[in-house]
Amino acid sequence: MRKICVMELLSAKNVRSFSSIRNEEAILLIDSIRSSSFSGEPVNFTESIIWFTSSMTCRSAFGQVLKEQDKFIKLIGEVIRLAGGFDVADIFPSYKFLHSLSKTKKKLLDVHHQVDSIVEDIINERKKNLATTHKGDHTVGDEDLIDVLLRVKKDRSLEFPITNNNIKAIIIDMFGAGTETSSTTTVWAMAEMMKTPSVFAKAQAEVREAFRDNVTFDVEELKYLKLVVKETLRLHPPVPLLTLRECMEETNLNDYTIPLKTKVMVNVWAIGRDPRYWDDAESFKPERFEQCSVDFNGNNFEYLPFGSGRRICPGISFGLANVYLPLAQLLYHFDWKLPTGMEPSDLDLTESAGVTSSLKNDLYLIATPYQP
Ligand code: HEM
Repeated sequence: MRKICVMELLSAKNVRSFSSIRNEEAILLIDSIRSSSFSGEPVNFTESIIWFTSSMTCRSAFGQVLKEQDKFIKLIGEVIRLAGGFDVADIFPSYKFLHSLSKTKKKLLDVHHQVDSIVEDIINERKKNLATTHKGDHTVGDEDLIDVLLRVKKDRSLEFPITNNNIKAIIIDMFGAGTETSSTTTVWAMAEMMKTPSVFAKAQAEVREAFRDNVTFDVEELKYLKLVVKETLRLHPPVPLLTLRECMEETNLNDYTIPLKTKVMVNVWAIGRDPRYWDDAESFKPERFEQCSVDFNGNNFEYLPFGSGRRICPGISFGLANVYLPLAQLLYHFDWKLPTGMEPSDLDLTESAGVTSSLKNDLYLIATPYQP
């Protein structure tokens, strides 16, 4: 399954092929912020970004604006919220009975059921369309997630044939894994820039200079903005604890014996702030990456926002594209201020608890449209 996701869905080619959807969604984002900005009241930046990322993922998955898109996005958000908190029974597996007592689990099952039936309808509708219009032979790379999965499902040479249930699980997993991580990163980047106005000014100047004469955005040119995102991921990795690993052999570490099959959690949040590897570790300084080859490919163990090894995130390109573009567009099209009376030092950067670590309180900012 992982191979299918990496090769078929999240390849650089597919990520590029989603760029027109990304641009359309960015225009909708700007229009919506522009109309809210006329009142002069702060806009809910967090909500706008969550909407952008969810719509982007939704359209990449289903290739169209879903009839029930609003309902679907809300339900998926609910699944993530309900599944996101630490479950005592996950950490102490012998307390499995806690699961059955949990009201959250019942609610989760109910929401899951609703999501399931929406996705089931989409799959059936798509199958019907493919059968009647003979669109079965799409060009690879021009397909959305459902097309790809239905094509792969037909492949009889697969070691493990995929079922409709697998397709539904992949779609729901992709949403869970891809949506909140990207929106969380975008919101943290903006919050950190508002807290450090010199960084904000430098990033905005770069964007405005790069696109002075252009109508289209090529975010590849934005070297400083990329450093801002890199630094954001150091201080605020959206997945602070990597997927559980299991010890494949007994190991000795700092005089502790780690037995075979021990479950190990890697805390990338703590590693990213460890003063043994980072100077002035708690400060937001994108420049630290200027002359430094540390990257998110999973080989630099002091910096692992996308994990490492065989479970490394397969959505790095897709995720980063969904962070760079809205940030660049929003820095270009608006001037941003904190709500009246608030100083950068008043900005509360408390993190939420849960599987992903987002800014606890929604970020509210005043946007003023920019006239070049
Ligand atoms: C800024 C954005 C993102 C960040 C920071 C991020 C981070 C991560 C991390 C830390 C892991 C665990 C890796 C490990 O344990 O070694 C992970 C796994 C995963 N991510 Fe992402 N992710 C992002 C975006 C995305 C996107 C956009 C998608 C897909 C649309 C995605 C799909 C996945 C999947 C499917 C896994 C599970 C891989 C496996 O278990 O083999 N991610 N991600």
